[in-house]
Amino acid sequence: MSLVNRKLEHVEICLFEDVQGLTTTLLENVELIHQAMPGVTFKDVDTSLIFLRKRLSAPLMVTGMTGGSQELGKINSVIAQVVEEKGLAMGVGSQRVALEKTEAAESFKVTRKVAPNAPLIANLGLPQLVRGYGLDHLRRAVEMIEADAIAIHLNPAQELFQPEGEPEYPMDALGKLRDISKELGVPVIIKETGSGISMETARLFRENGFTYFDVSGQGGTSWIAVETVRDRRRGHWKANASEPFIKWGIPTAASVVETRFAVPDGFLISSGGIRNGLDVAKSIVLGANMSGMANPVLAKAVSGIDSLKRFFDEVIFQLRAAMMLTGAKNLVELKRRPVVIWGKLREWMESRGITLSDYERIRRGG
Ligand SMILES: CC(C)CCOP(=O)(O)OP(=O)(O)O
Ligand SMILES: [Mg+2]
Repeated sequence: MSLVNRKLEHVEICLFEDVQGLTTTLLENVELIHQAMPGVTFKDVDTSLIFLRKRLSAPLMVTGMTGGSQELGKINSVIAQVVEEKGLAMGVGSQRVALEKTEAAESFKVTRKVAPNAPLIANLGLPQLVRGYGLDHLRRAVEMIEADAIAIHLNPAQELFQPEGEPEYPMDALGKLRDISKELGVPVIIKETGSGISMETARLFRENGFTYFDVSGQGGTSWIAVETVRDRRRGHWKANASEPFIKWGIPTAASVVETRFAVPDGFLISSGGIRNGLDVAKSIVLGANMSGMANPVLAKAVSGIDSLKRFFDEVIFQLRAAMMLTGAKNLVELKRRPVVIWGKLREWMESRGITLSDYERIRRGG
Protein backbone atom coordinates (compact mmCIF):
# COMPACT_ATOMS: atom_id res chain seq x y z
CA MET A 1 0.00 0.00 0.00
CA SER A 2 1.67 3.26 -1.05
CA LEU A 3 1.73 6.15 1.38
CA VAL A 4 -0.06 8.43 -1.10
CA ASN A 5 -2.86 5.89 -1.53
CA ARG A 6 -3.25 5.69 2.24
CA LYS A 7 -3.53 9.48 2.43
CA LEU A 8 -6.20 9.49 -0.27
CA GLU A 9 -8.06 6.59 1.33
CA HIS A 10 -8.04 8.32 4.73
CA VAL A 11 -9.79 11.37 3.30
CA GLU A 12 -12.29 9.27 1.34
CA ILE A 13 -13.16 7.25 4.47
CA CYS A 14 -13.47 10.37 6.65
CA LEU A 15 -15.86 11.90 4.11
CA PHE A 16 -18.00 8.91 3.16
CA GLU A 17 -17.76 6.15 5.78
CA ASP A 18 -19.36 5.94 9.22
CA VAL A 19 -16.37 6.88 11.37
CA GLN A 20 -17.74 10.00 13.06
CA GLY A 21 -19.37 10.55 16.44
CA LEU A 22 -19.29 6.89 17.45
CA THR A 23 -18.63 8.23 20.94
CA THR A 24 -19.20 11.59 22.65
CA THR A 25 -16.81 14.33 23.78
CA LEU A 26 -18.63 14.66 27.17
CA LEU A 27 -18.87 18.39 26.47
CA GLU A 28 -22.59 17.77 26.91
CA ASN A 29 -21.75 17.44 30.63
CA VAL A 30 -20.36 20.99 30.69
CA GLU A 31 -22.97 23.72 31.22
CA LEU A 32 -22.14 27.41 30.87
CA ILE A 33 -24.17 29.68 33.12
CA HIS A 34 -26.64 32.07 31.48
CA GLN A 35 -26.43 35.65 32.80
CA ALA A 36 -29.60 37.64 32.22
CA MET A 37 -27.71 40.91 32.78
CA PRO A 38 -24.39 39.98 31.13
CA GLY A 39 -22.84 43.46 31.24
CA VAL A 40 -21.55 42.95 27.70
CA THR A 41 -22.65 44.43 24.38
CA PHE A 42 -22.36 41.91 21.54
CA LYS A 43 -20.31 44.16 19.24
CA ASP A 44 -17.70 44.61 22.01
CA VAL A 45 -17.02 40.87 22.43
CA ASP A 46 -13.33 40.29 21.65
CA THR A 47 -12.34 36.71 20.70
CA SER A 48 -8.72 37.47 19.78
CA LEU A 49 -5.60 35.90 21.33
CA ILE A 50 -1.90 35.44 20.64
CA PHE A 51 -0.80 31.99 19.40
CA LEU A 52 2.80 31.21 18.38
CA ARG A 53 3.60 34.94 18.55
CA LYS A 54 0.85 35.81 16.06
CA ARG A 55 -2.59 37.34 16.70
CA LEU A 56 -5.57 35.13 15.94
CA SER A 57 -9.06 36.58 15.47
CA ALA A 58 -10.55 33.64 17.44
CA PRO A 59 -9.29 30.70 19.53
CA LEU A 60 -9.71 28.28 16.67
CA MET A 61 -7.39 26.26 14.45
CA VAL A 62 -7.81 23.59 11.81
CA THR A 63 -5.94 20.59 13.16
CA GLY A 64 -3.70 18.57 10.86
CA MET A 65 -5.49 16.34 8.36
CA THR A 66 -3.99 15.80 4.97
CA GLY A 67 -1.53 16.29 2.11
CA GLY A 68 0.42 14.06 -0.25
CA SER A 69 -1.13 14.45 -3.71
CA GLN A 70 -2.43 17.16 -6.02
CA GLU A 71 -6.07 16.58 -4.97
CA LEU A 72 -5.13 16.66 -1.28
CA GLY A 73 -3.08 19.79 -1.95
CA LYS A 74 -6.24 21.46 -3.26
CA ILE A 75 -7.96 20.75 0.07
CA ASN A 76 -4.98 22.22 1.94
CA SER A 77 -5.05 25.27 -0.35
CA VAL A 78 -8.76 25.98 0.26
CA ILE A 79 -8.35 25.62 4.03
CA ALA A 80 -5.20 27.79 4.10
CA GLN A 81 -6.83 30.58 2.04
CA VAL A 82 -9.82 30.74 4.40
CA VAL A 83 -7.68 30.48 7.53
CA GLU A 84 -5.57 33.38 6.24
CA GLU A 85 -8.63 35.53 5.53
CA LYS A 86 -10.33 34.72 8.84
CA GLY A 87 -7.22 35.18 10.98
CA LEU A 88 -7.12 31.59 12.24
CA ALA A 89 -4.39 28.90 12.41
CA MET A 90 -3.90 25.62 10.54
CA GLY A 91 -2.02 22.37 10.83
CA VAL A 92 -1.20 20.11 7.88
CA GLY A 93 -1.46 16.31 7.78
CA SER A 94 1.53 14.08 8.37
CA GLN A 95 4.39 15.19 6.11
CA ARG A 96 6.04 11.76 6.18
CA VAL A 97 4.71 11.23 2.64
CA ALA A 98 6.54 14.38 1.47
CA LEU A 99 9.80 13.41 3.15
CA GLU A 100 9.64 10.04 1.40
CA LYS A 101 8.33 11.30 -1.97
CA THR A 102 9.60 14.82 -2.77
CA GLU A 103 6.91 15.37 -5.42
CA ALA A 104 4.33 15.25 -2.61
CA ALA A 105 5.88 18.32 -0.94
CA GLU A 106 3.96 20.79 -3.14
CA SER A 107 0.65 19.69 -1.59
CA PHE A 108 1.96 21.00 1.73
CA LYS A 109 4.01 23.99 0.47
CA VAL A 110 0.87 25.47 -1.04
CA THR A 111 -0.40 26.37 2.44
CA ARG A 112 2.34 28.94 3.11
CA LYS A 113 2.00 30.27 -0.45
CA VAL A 114 -1.67 31.13 0.06
CA ALA A 115 -1.39 31.89 3.80
CA PRO A 116 1.71 34.08 4.22
CA ASN A 117 0.70 35.29 7.71
CA ALA A 118 -1.35 32.55 9.41
CA PRO A 119 0.29 30.34 12.05
CA LEU A 120 0.98 27.04 10.26
CA ILE A 121 1.87 23.81 12.05
CA ALA A 122 3.93 21.02 10.52
CA ASN A 123 3.18 17.38 11.37
CA LEU A 124 5.06 14.10 11.79
CA GLY A 125 4.33 10.90 13.74
CA LEU A 126 6.30 9.67 16.73
CA PRO A 127 6.73 6.21 15.15
CA GLN A 128 8.97 7.81 12.52
CA LEU A 129 11.39 8.88 15.26
CA VAL A 130 11.64 5.19 16.16
CA ARG A 131 12.39 4.39 12.51
CA GLY A 132 15.33 6.67 12.02
CA TYR A 133 13.84 10.15 11.67
CA GLY A 134 15.92 12.82 13.40
CA LEU A 135 16.45 16.57 13.69
CA ASP A 136 16.99 16.89 9.94
CA HIS A 137 13.58 15.34 9.14
CA LEU A 138 11.73 17.61 11.57
CA ARG A 139 13.63 20.63 10.22
CA ARG A 140 12.65 19.71 6.64
CA ALA A 141 8.97 19.38 7.62
CA VAL A 142 9.09 22.81 9.34
CA GLU A 143 10.93 24.47 6.44
CA MET A 144 8.55 22.92 3.88
CA ILE A 145 5.73 25.21 5.06
CA GLU A 146 7.81 27.80 7.01
CA ALA A 147 5.95 26.43 10.03
CA ASP A 148 5.53 28.31 13.30
CA ALA A 149 5.48 24.98 15.18
CA ILE A 150 5.42 21.24 14.53
CA ALA A 151 2.85 18.78 15.86
CA ILE A 152 4.22 15.36 16.73
CA HIS A 153 1.25 13.03 16.57
CA LEU A 154 0.88 10.16 19.02
CA ASN A 155 -1.39 7.59 17.35
CA PRO A 156 -0.70 4.20 19.00
CA ALA A 157 -4.31 3.02 18.75
CA GLN A 158 -4.51 3.92 15.08
CA GLU A 159 -1.18 2.25 14.27
CA LEU A 160 -2.31 -0.90 16.15
CA PHE A 161 -5.34 -1.34 13.91
CA GLN A 162 -3.84 0.03 10.69
CA PRO A 163 -3.28 -2.86 8.25
CA GLU A 164 0.31 -1.71 7.61
CA GLY A 165 0.64 0.03 11.00
CA GLU A 166 3.74 0.72 13.09
CA PRO A 167 2.64 0.44 16.76
CA GLU A 168 6.12 1.32 18.04
CA TYR A 169 6.22 3.69 21.04
CA PRO A 170 9.33 2.85 23.12
CA MET A 171 10.10 5.39 25.86
CA ASP A 172 13.50 6.27 24.35
CA ALA A 173 11.63 7.92 21.46
CA LEU A 174 10.46 10.54 23.97
CA GLY A 175 14.05 11.24 24.97
CA LYS A 176 15.01 11.52 21.28
CA LEU A 177 12.14 13.98 20.70
CA ARG A 178 13.20 15.99 23.76
CA ASP A 179 16.77 16.28 22.46
CA ILE A 180 15.60 17.24 18.96
CA SER A 181 13.14 19.82 20.34
CA LYS A 182 16.05 21.67 21.99
CA GLU A 183 17.67 22.26 18.57
CA LEU A 184 14.59 22.69 16.41
CA GLY A 185 13.91 26.40 16.81
CA VAL A 186 10.09 26.15 16.82
CA PRO A 187 7.74 24.78 19.51
CA VAL A 188 6.67 21.13 19.42
CA ILE A 189 2.97 20.48 19.95
CA ILE A 190 2.20 17.04 21.40
CA LYS A 191 -0.91 15.84 19.56
CA GLU A 192 -3.12 12.78 19.87
CA THR A 193 -5.33 11.50 17.06
CA GLY A 194 -8.77 10.82 18.50
CA SER A 195 -7.97 8.83 21.65
CA GLY A 196 -7.06 11.75 23.93
CA ILE A 197 -4.13 12.67 26.20
CA SER A 198 -4.25 11.41 29.82
CA MET A 199 -2.88 13.19 32.88
CA GLU A 200 -0.07 10.60 33.05
CA THR A 201 0.98 11.27 29.45
CA ALA A 202 0.63 15.05 29.85
CA ARG A 203 2.77 14.95 33.00
CA LEU A 204 5.38 12.74 31.29
CA PHE A 205 5.76 15.19 28.39
CA ARG A 206 5.72 18.23 30.71
CA GLU A 207 8.56 16.65 32.74
CA ASN A 208 10.47 16.47 29.43
CA GLY A 209 9.94 20.17 28.75
CA PHE A 210 6.91 20.08 26.43
CA THR A 211 4.18 22.65 27.11
CA TYR A 212 1.94 22.60 24.00
CA PHE A 213 -0.77 19.90 23.84
CA ASP A 214 -3.46 19.17 21.26
CA VAL A 215 -5.56 16.63 23.16
CA SER A 216 -7.52 15.22 20.17
CA GLY A 217 -9.89 13.19 22.30
CA GLN A 218 -12.74 10.82 21.64
CA GLY A 219 -15.94 12.22 20.20
CA GLY A 220 -15.06 13.10 16.62
CA THR A 221 -13.36 10.91 14.04
CA SER A 222 -12.41 7.48 15.35
CA TRP A 223 -9.11 6.53 13.71
CA ILE A 224 -9.57 3.00 15.01
CA ALA A 225 -12.80 2.93 12.97
CA VAL A 226 -11.01 4.47 9.96
CA GLU A 227 -8.32 1.79 10.00
CA THR A 228 -10.95 -0.91 10.62
CA VAL A 229 -12.63 0.13 7.35
CA ARG A 230 -9.23 -0.25 5.63
CA ASP A 231 -8.71 -3.66 7.30
CA ARG A 232 -12.14 -4.83 6.18
CA ARG A 233 -11.49 -3.74 2.57
CA ARG A 234 -8.36 -5.89 2.59
CA GLY A 235 -9.92 -8.88 4.36
CA HIS A 236 -7.48 -8.27 7.22
CA TRP A 237 -8.31 -10.19 10.43
CA LYS A 238 -7.79 -7.04 12.54
CA ALA A 239 -11.18 -5.77 11.23
CA ASN A 240 -12.91 -8.16 13.65
CA ALA A 241 -10.43 -7.73 16.50
CA SER A 242 -11.04 -3.96 16.64
CA GLU A 243 -14.77 -4.15 17.52
CA PRO A 244 -14.34 -3.79 21.36
CA PHE A 245 -11.98 -0.85 20.79
CA ILE A 246 -14.23 1.32 18.64
CA LYS A 247 -15.13 3.28 21.78
CA TRP A 248 -11.57 3.21 23.13
CA GLY A 249 -10.01 6.43 24.38
CA ILE A 250 -10.53 9.52 26.54
CA PRO A 251 -13.48 11.81 25.69
CA THR A 252 -12.27 15.26 24.64
CA ALA A 253 -13.73 17.11 27.66
CA ALA A 254 -12.15 14.59 30.06
CA SER A 255 -8.84 14.89 28.24
CA VAL A 256 -8.91 18.71 28.51
CA VAL A 257 -9.55 18.37 32.25
CA GLU A 258 -6.81 15.76 32.72
CA THR A 259 -4.23 17.64 30.67
CA ARG A 260 -4.98 21.01 32.33
CA PHE A 261 -4.89 19.34 35.77
CA ALA A 262 -1.50 17.80 34.99
CA VAL A 263 -0.03 20.83 33.21
CA PRO A 264 -1.47 24.05 34.74
CA ASP A 265 1.05 26.14 32.77
CA GLY A 266 0.54 24.44 29.40
CA PHE A 267 -0.99 25.74 26.16
CA LEU A 268 -3.94 23.44 25.47
CA ILE A 269 -5.82 22.89 22.24
CA SER A 270 -9.19 21.18 22.75
CA SER A 271 -9.86 19.01 19.69
CA GLY A 272 -11.71 15.82 18.86
CA GLY A 273 -15.42 16.24 18.07
CA ILE A 274 -15.49 20.07 18.32
CA ARG A 275 -18.45 20.90 16.07
CA ASN A 276 -19.60 24.46 16.83
CA GLY A 277 -18.79 27.70 18.64
CA LEU A 278 -20.48 26.58 21.85
CA ASP A 279 -18.11 23.59 21.98
CA VAL A 280 -15.28 26.12 21.58
CA ALA A 281 -16.62 28.29 24.45
CA LYS A 282 -17.09 25.25 26.69
CA SER A 283 -13.53 24.13 25.92
CA ILE A 284 -12.13 27.50 27.00
CA VAL A 285 -14.17 27.56 30.22
CA LEU A 286 -13.02 23.99 30.89
CA GLY A 287 -9.39 25.10 30.70
CA ALA A 288 -8.28 24.99 27.07
CA ASN A 289 -6.57 27.98 25.43
CA MET A 290 -8.14 27.30 22.04
CA SER A 291 -10.02 24.68 20.05
CA GLY A 292 -9.19 22.63 16.98
CA MET A 293 -11.51 21.28 14.31
CA ALA A 294 -10.81 18.79 11.53
CA ASN A 295 -13.58 16.72 9.98
CA PRO A 296 -16.26 19.43 9.68
CA VAL A 297 -13.65 21.66 8.01
CA LEU A 298 -12.73 18.88 5.56
CA ALA A 299 -16.37 18.43 4.57
CA LYS A 300 -16.86 22.18 4.01
CA ALA A 301 -13.53 22.57 2.19
CA VAL A 302 -14.47 19.98 -0.42
CA SER A 303 -17.77 21.87 -0.88
CA GLY A 304 -15.76 24.98 -1.73
CA ILE A 305 -14.19 28.08 -0.30
CA ASP A 306 -17.46 29.98 0.33
CA SER A 307 -18.92 27.02 2.22
CA LEU A 308 -15.89 26.97 4.53
CA LYS A 309 -15.93 30.77 5.02
CA ARG A 310 -19.61 30.62 6.01
CA PHE A 311 -18.92 27.75 8.40
CA PHE A 312 -16.26 29.70 10.27
CA ASP A 313 -18.51 32.77 10.39
CA GLU A 314 -21.19 30.62 12.07
CA VAL A 315 -18.73 29.05 14.53
CA ILE A 316 -17.29 32.42 15.55
CA PHE A 317 -20.80 33.91 15.90
CA GLN A 318 -21.74 31.00 18.21
CA LEU A 319 -18.59 31.57 20.30
CA ARG A 320 -19.33 35.29 20.57
CA ALA A 321 -22.95 34.54 21.51
CA ALA A 322 -21.84 32.18 24.28
CA MET A 323 -19.40 34.84 25.53
CA MET A 324 -22.06 37.52 25.64
CA LEU A 325 -24.64 35.30 27.34
CA THR A 326 -22.14 34.28 30.03
CA GLY A 327 -20.95 37.86 30.54
CA ALA A 328 -17.44 37.48 29.09
CA LYS A 329 -16.18 40.29 26.88
CA ASN A 330 -12.86 38.57 26.12
CA LEU A 331 -11.18 35.17 26.46
CA VAL A 332 -9.51 35.98 29.79
CA GLU A 333 -12.95 36.66 31.27
CA LEU A 334 -14.43 33.61 29.52
CA LYS A 335 -12.02 31.17 31.16
CA ARG A 336 -12.97 32.55 34.57
CA ARG A 337 -16.72 32.22 34.09
CA PRO A 338 -18.62 29.79 36.35
CA VAL A 339 -19.43 26.36 34.98
CA VAL A 340 -21.48 23.31 35.95
CA ILE A 341 -19.77 19.97 35.39
CA TRP A 342 -22.09 17.02 35.90
CA GLY A 343 -22.96 13.54 34.64
CA LYS A 344 -20.30 11.18 33.31
CA LEU A 345 -17.64 13.90 33.13
CA ARG A 346 -18.03 14.63 36.84
CA GLU A 347 -17.87 10.90 37.63
CA TRP A 348 -14.78 10.61 35.42
CA MET A 349 -13.09 13.45 37.32
CA GLU A 350 -13.98 12.00 40.72
CA SER A 351 -12.68 8.54 39.80
CA ARG A 352 -9.45 10.18 38.58
CA GLY A 353 -9.02 12.04 41.88
CA ILE A 354 -9.70 15.48 40.42
CA THR A 355 -11.96 17.39 42.84
CA LEU A 356 -14.14 20.16 41.47
CA SER A 357 -12.59 22.67 43.88
CA ASP A 358 -9.03 21.76 42.87
CA TYR A 359 -10.04 21.96 39.24
CA GLU A 360 -11.85 25.27 39.68
CA ARG A 361 -8.64 26.85 40.99
CA ILE A 362 -6.50 25.41 38.19
CA ARG A 363 -8.84 26.15 35.25
CA ARG A 364 -9.22 29.79 36.31
CA GLY A 365 -5.45 30.12 36.14
CA GLY A 366 -4.35 29.55 39.72
C1 LIG B 1 -4.57 10.88 12.43
C2 LIG B 1 -3.79 10.28 11.31
C3 LIG B 1 -4.11 10.95 10.02
C4 LIG B 1 -2.34 10.33 11.61
C5 LIG B 1 -1.52 9.86 10.47
O1 LIG B 1 -1.82 8.53 10.05
P1 LIG B 1 -0.71 7.71 9.31
O2 LIG B 1 -0.23 6.60 10.20
O3 LIG B 1 -1.20 7.34 7.95
O4 LIG B 1 0.47 8.81 9.15
P2 LIG B 1 1.94 8.59 8.61
O5 LIG B 1 1.90 8.84 7.14
O6 LIG B 1 2.76 9.61 9.36
O7 LIG B 1 2.32 7.18 8.97
MG1 LIG C 1 1.72 6.30 10.83
